[in-house]
Amino acid sequence: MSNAPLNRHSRESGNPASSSVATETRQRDPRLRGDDEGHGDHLYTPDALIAADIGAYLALHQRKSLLRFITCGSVDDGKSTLIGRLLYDSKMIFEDQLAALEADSKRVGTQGQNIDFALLVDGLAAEREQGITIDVAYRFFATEKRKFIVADTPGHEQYTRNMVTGASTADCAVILIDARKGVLTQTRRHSFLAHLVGIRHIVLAVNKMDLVDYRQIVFDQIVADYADFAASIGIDTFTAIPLSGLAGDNIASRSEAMPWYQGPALIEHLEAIDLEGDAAQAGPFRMPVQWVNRPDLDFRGFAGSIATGSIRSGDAVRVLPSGRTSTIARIVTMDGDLHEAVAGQSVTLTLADEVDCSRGDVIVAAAAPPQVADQFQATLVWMAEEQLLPGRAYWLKLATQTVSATIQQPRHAIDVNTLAELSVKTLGLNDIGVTEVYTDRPIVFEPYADSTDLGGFILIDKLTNATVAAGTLTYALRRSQDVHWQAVDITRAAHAAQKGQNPKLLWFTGLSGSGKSTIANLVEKKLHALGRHSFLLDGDNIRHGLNKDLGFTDADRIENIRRVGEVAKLMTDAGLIVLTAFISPFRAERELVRGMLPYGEFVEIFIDTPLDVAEARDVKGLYAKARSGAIANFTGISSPYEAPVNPDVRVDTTRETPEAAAERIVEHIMGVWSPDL
Ligand SMILES: Nc1ncnc2c1ncn2[C@@H]1O[C@H](COP(=O)(O)OS(=O)(=O)O)[C@@H](OP(=O)(O)O)[C@H]1O
Ligand SMILES: Nc1ncnc2c1ncn2[C@@H]1O[C@H](COP(=O)(O)OP(=O)(O)O)[C@@H](O)[C@H]1O
Repeated sequence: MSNAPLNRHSRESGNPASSSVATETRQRDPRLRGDDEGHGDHLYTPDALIAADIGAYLALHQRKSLLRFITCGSVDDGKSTLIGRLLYDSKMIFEDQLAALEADSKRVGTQGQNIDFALLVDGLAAEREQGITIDVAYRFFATEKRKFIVADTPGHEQYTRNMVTGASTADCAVILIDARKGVLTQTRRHSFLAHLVGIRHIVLAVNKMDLVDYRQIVFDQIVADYADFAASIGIDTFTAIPLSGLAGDNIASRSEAMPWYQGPALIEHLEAIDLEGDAAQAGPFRMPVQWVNRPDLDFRGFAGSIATGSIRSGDAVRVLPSGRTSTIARIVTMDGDLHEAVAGQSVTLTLADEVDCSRGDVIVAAAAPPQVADQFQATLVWMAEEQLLPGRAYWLKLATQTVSATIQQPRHAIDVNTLAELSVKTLGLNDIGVTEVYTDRPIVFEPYADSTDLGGFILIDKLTNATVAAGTLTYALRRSQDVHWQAVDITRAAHAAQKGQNPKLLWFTGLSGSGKSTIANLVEKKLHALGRHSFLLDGDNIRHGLNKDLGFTDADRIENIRRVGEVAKLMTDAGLIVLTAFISPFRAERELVRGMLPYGEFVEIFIDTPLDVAEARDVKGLYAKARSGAIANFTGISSPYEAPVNPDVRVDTTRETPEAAAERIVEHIMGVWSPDL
C-alpha cells in the first residue's frame, strides 16, 4: 500500500504508478481508437492530432490541469459501469481491448447484446483469469479540457484503508447513490471518510435514474436527505447530478430524458472544478524544507515544495521550530531565479541572513506562523493487522518532519456506519479513533482543516517499517504549550562530577525467574563496595507504588516500562548508576529507553534463561499457576518475550553462577568507563 500521508498536495507521494501503468501507457499509445460513433460530442478525439503532430498532442496534454478523484459506492450502485463509461467515452482503451470487451460482454456480461462497461473495470478475461487483485486501481482518462486520474477502491472489508489510501491525494469524491435505494449507511460512511481525509469537492451522483423513470421527485428527495446528513458532518457544499451510467444520461453530455435538470453533466462538472481557488493555495506561506543545498561556501539554499501560499524575494520569513527570522534573498529554480513562487512549486530559497535551518524545518510567512507543539488531539485511521499499542513509540511523519511519537488510549472510536462514538481501549484494522498524540520534540503543524500538508501524518512501526496508520491533527493540547523547560544551574554533568562517576543505566531484561533480581542485587552490592552511588529499581518498589495501577496487558507493560525509563533517566540526571530488573518483554520499549539517554549510557543486560529452566525453578510458583490458567498473559506462556538481538551483556544462567555473572557485568562497565574514573 502507499505510504502517502493524508496529503492532497504532495503530488509525488500520490504516484498512481502501482496499478495504472497499463492505462497510462494506453493513453500515450498512438494506436488510440479513432471512431467517434456514439460518444459525447465535446469529448477529446486525439487521433487526428496524434497522426498530424504527435509533439503538439503531447504538449496539449501537458498543459491541461489534472483532477484526481475517487469514486465511492459499491458495484451494485453501478460504480464499475460508471468508470467504464468514462473510460469508453474518452476513448482511453485499446482497439484490441475494445474487441475483447465486446466479446466478453456477449459471453459473460450482464447487459444482453450491449456492451457491459463494468467488465472494463472489473478486468477483462485475461486479467480476471490471472486473478489479479489490487488494493486501489488508478485509471487515467482525458477530455479536451482536463486530464483525470480516478482512484477506484474495491468495496470489500478493507474498504476504509483502501478508501483512505485512494482518497489521500484526491481533489474530488464522486459518491454514487442508487436512485431506487436513496441515502444508505454506506453513503454516510463514504461521505464521512471523504470529508475526514479533506476532500473539498463532493459530487452526489444519483445513478440509475432510468430505473425510476427519470422522475425529479425521486432525485429531489435524495438530495434533501443527503443535505441534512452532509451538514451534520461538516460538508457545506456538494453538487448533485442525476444520471445513468448504463444509459449514458448526464455523463458526457446533458440528457434529454431529464429536462427538469438544469445543471452540468458529470464530465462537464469535473472539467469545471476550480482547483486554483482551493484554500490550501490561498493560505499563508509555508514550505517544509526537504534538504539543504550547499554546493560550496557561497551558496546555501533550502529546497522544498511550497505547501501553501506564495512567496516573493524580499518577503519576511521565519524558520520554525527555532523561530529565527530573515528575508528571502533569492528564489532559485532549474530555469533561473523567480520573483514569485506559489503553492505546488518546487523551489530553493536563499535567505539574507545566516540562519540555522535544516531538513524538517518549515519556512513560513514571518507575520503568520503556524503553531509548534508536541501534544495533539488527532483522528487516526488504523491500517495494520496488528492493533495500536497505546504508549508504544512509532515514527510520525508529517510533511518533511519525522519524530518519535506515542499514541494514548483512544478517547473513542467512531463507528463509520452510524457515526456513534464507541468506548475502546485500542484500534484494529480499519478502525477510526480520536486520540492524543505526544511527540518527543515539538513539531510545526496546522490543523488538518487548514492545511492538509501540515496537518496530515502517517505512523510507521519502528521495527517493521510498515505504515500502520494515517492521521489528521485536530488541535494542539493547551497544556503542551503551557509547559516550558525550566533551565537549571546544577546540570547533570555537575551532579555526576560531584559523585565522581559517569551515570549509567544497567537494564536487566529476561523472563520471570530468569535471575534478573538476583544478579542485579549482586552487581549493586559490588558497586556499593567500590564506593559508587547507585540505586536498584525493581518490580517490588515500582509495581507496588508508582505503577500499582498497571497490570500485565501489552499496553500496561508498555506504560510500566515507559515510566520506569523516565524515573531511571531522572536518576541518571542526578548522577547515579541505576539498575533496573523488569521483564521488559518488548524490544520497542527497551529501545525507547535507550533513546532517552545520552549515547552509551544505556547498558542492556540480557539474562538469558530458557523458558523450561525458569519454569523448573518456579521460585514464586507463578509458572504453575499460569499453566493451570489461573494467571492470564504470563510472559513466555501466554504473552510474548522478544529477546534482545544484540545485548551489551548476555548472561547464560545455565552456565554461569550469579556471582560470576555479576563480576563480569561490573568489569564490563568498568571497562567502558572513561579513564578519569
Ligand atoms: N502475567 C504475568 N506475567 C509476567 N509476570 C507476572 C505476571 N503476573 C505477575 N507477574 C509478576 O510480576 C513480575 C513482572 O513484572 P515486570 O514489571 O517486570 O513486568 S513487565 O516488564 O512489565 O513485563 C514478575 O516478577 P519477576 O519474576 O521478578 O520477573 C512476576 O513475579
Ligand atoms: N545462574 C543463575 N543466575 C541467577 N539466578 C539463578 C541462577 N541459577 C539459579 N538461579 C535462581 O533462579 C532464581 C531467579 O529468581 P529472580 O532473581 O527473582 O529472577 P527474576 O528477577 O528474573 O524473576 C533465584 O532463585 C536464583 O537463585
